[in-house]
Amino acid sequence: GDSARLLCLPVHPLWQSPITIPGGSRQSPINIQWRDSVYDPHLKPLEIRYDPETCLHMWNNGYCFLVEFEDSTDKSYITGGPLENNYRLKQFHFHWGAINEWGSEHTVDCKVFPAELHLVHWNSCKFASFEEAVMEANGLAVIGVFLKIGAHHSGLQNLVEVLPSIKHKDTLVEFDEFDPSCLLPSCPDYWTYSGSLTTPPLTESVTWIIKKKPIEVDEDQLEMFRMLLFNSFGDEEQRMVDNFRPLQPLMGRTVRSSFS
Ligand SMILES: COc1cccc(N2C=Cc3cc(S(N)(=O)=O)sc3S2(=O)=O)c1
Ligand SMILES: [Zn+2]
Repeated sequence: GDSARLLCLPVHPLWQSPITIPGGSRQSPINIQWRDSVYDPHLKPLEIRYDPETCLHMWNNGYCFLVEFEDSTDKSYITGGPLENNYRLKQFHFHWGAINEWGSEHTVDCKVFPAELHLVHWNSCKFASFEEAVMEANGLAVIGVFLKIGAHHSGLQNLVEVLPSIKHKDTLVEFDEFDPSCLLPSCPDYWTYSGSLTTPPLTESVTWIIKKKPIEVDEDQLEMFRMLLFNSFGDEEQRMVDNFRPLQPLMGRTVRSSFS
């Protein structure tokens, strides 16, 4: 907005708002410098329990496409890892680039991936609803998974083939019986740090859990992400690409690893 321009803060073309919030001390995404991460032997294995029946629908919100889950009970949740409580699955979505040279939000030793998956969960032990948890420290836990170009991903194909029906902003399609654990790498290793949402409201309420190993998807599958549009039906066509936030300063934070 104008205040950002007055403060000469860089304004990201996508949001017309500052890309770092004034006073933000734990913003995301960040570059994970492998050698600076600290192995924490007290970190437990992450426990992931997803029930495919909780899958509701897929929709285009004008920034990315997301799959939302029924979160009125603890049917799909994660626990363990760096988490003190159960965190219920609310939605997952992706960030990607116009070409395979960039697209991810987090980077590892400054390496950028073509895309990144985010599985968004909220602390159902401490908060009554997702909306409440979003605004509170330790309210959310987001698992980040890097995507790289390689073999065809059969689980992802179930999402890809539905994308044409949500080409435009604010279109929605029923989507059920999908188990998002098929999108997780088999390797249990992860990094974890305290950060924020990477799109407005940018609240500093996220425990990030970034998987060390990427998953492989093929060129055609990623190309299908790029056929989506930012705009509503009838408006000028704007391909949905480059929907990632620039890297944010570490501000003295420590990134812990679950592996040595
Ligand atoms: C204010 O309550 C609400 C209501 C509905 C959605 C949201 N969200 C906004 C941004 C946002 C960004 C995420 S990312 N890229 O860091 O994983 S996750 C997420 S969200 O919590 O779903 C917040
Ligand atoms: Zn995201």
